[in-house]
Amino acid sequence: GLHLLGVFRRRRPKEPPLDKGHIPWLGHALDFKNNKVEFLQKMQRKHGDIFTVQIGGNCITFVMDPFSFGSILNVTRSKMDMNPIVKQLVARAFGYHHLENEHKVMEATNKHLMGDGLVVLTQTMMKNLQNLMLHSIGTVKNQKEWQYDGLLHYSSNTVFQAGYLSLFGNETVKSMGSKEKAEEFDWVHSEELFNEFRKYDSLFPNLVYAMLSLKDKLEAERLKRLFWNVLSFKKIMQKDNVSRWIIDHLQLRQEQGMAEYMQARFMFVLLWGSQSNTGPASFWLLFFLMKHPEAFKAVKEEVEKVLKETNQEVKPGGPLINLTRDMLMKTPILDSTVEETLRLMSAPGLIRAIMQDMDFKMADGREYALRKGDRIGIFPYISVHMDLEIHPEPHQFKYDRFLSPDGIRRTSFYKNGKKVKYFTMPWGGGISMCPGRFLATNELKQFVFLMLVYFDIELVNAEEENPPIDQNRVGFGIVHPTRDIQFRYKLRF
Ligand code: HEM
Repeated sequence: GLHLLGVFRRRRPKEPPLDKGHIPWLGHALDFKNNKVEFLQKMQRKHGDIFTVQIGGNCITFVMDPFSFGSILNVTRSKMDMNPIVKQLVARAFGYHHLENEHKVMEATNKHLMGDGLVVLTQTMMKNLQNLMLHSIGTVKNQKEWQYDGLLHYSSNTVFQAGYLSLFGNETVKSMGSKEKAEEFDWVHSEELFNEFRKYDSLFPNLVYAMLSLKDKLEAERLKRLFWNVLSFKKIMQKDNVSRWIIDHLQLRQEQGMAEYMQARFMFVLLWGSQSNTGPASFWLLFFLMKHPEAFKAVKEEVEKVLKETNQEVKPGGPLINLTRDMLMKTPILDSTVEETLRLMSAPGLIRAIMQDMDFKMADGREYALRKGDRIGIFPYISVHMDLEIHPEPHQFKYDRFLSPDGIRRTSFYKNGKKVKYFTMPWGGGISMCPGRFLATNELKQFVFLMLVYFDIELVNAEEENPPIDQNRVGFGIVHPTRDIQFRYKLRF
C-alpha cells in the first residue's frame, strides 16, 4: 500500500530532480489542477528545466527546454507512447475501449482530413457555414437592424453546427419529403445537439479528473447515452453526404468486428475531438479582431482582395461565396492572425507514457535516467508560446507576428541565438500531431471570412477587457473564457 502511495519513491542517481509534494499519492495534484501554468513555473524556478513531480499517483517528468522537445515527440512508440494514457482517458470520458491496433486505424483515416480530402471537406464546410449564417439572420424580422448575441455562444454554435453537418452528414430529402424540410431539420437538430454538447464539454475536465459530483455524474451519463444514440451506426448510415473520414472509421471498425454500440461510442470521441477546440478558437479570433482595429482593417482588406480577384460579389439574393482550399492558401495576413490567436489561447499538455527504462538526452548534452511506468510531458504554452525571447511581449496580440517584412509567412524564431523548431504548438507535435489541423485552420478562416464579408460586426462595449480564462481547461487545448462577451452584427447589404 505504501509503495502505491509513492512513500518509498526516492530519486536515484542520474534521475531528474524529484518533487513528491507533501500528500501521499496525490502529491501536487491539487496545485496542478488549480493552476497548471503557475505550478509548472514555480517548479521550473525551483528545479530548472527538467524535473519529476508526483501528481495523483503518477510521476511525471516535465521537460521545459524547447530545444529538447524533439527527443520526446519523435521517439518510437516502443519508448514513449501516448496511447496508454489516451486509452484510459477515452474509456473514462466516452466509454470507448481501444482496438489492439487503434493507432493504425487512426493513421489510415487521417488522409481524408488532408490533401484531396481537404478540398472536398472545405467546400462542404463553406456551404454549411454560409447556409447557417444566412438562415439564422433570415429568421429575423428586420435584417438591417443590429442583432445582439454572446460572441462565444454565436461563434461556437455556428462552427459546431457547420462542423457537425460537414463531417456527420445531412438528413435525406427522401425521409423529410423536401429539400427545405431536410435543411430545416438539420438546422434545428444540430442546434439542439450543440446545446447538449456544451453541457458535456463543460463537465469534461472534472470527468477526466474523476471529480464530478453525483448530480454531474448522472448528467454526464445521460449526455453520453444521448450522443451514443444520435451517433449510432444505423443513424449515420441513413444520412446523406457523410464524410469519407467518418465512413472509413466505421468501415474499418466494422471489419475488425467491433460491436455497433462501441462504434457509436467512438463516433462520440470523434465528435468531441473535432468540435471541442474550434468553437472557443473562433470566439477568440473574432474577439481579438474586434478589439484590434488595425488587425481588423488588414484582414478585411485581404478578404475583399480575394473576393475581387476571384470575381465574386456579395449581394442580396446573389450566389453563395465560393472559397476553395487553394484560395485559402493566399491569405497570409489571415493566416498570421489565426496563428497568433492559437499561440495566445492554446495550452495543450502533451504527456506520454515511458514504456521502458531509458536514458534521456537534453539538447545541451545533459543525460538523465527515466523509469518505465512514469510519464513525460511538455507544456508548450510556458516553454514556447509565452517565452519572452521567442515571442517578445508574449501577452500582446500582434496579428502580424507571423508575417515576414515581405508579407509572407514567418517561420524563423530564435532563442539564445538558436533557431527554434517548435515555435508554436497548438496542434501538439510528432507522431500524434493533430490530423485535423488543416481542416480546423480552414474552418476558422472561412468563418472569419464570411463574418467579414456578410456582416458589420462590433463589440457592444468597445473598451471590453480580455475575459479571464477558465483554469480548468488549461492542458486540454484551446482555453475557454470564464464569461461570454456581448457583440452585435447586421447584414451589410
Ligand atoms: C482549433 C482546433 C483544434 C485544435 C487546437 C486541436 C488540437 C489537437 C491536439 C493538441 C491534439 C493532441 C496532439 C498530441 O498529443 O500530439 C489533437 C489530436 C487530435 N485531433 Fe485535433 N485539434 C483541433 C481540431 C481538430 C479537428 C477539426 C479534427 C478533426 C476533424 C481533429 C482531430 C484530431 C484527432 C483525430 C486527434 C487524435 C490524433 C491521434 O491520437 O493520433 N482536431 N488535436
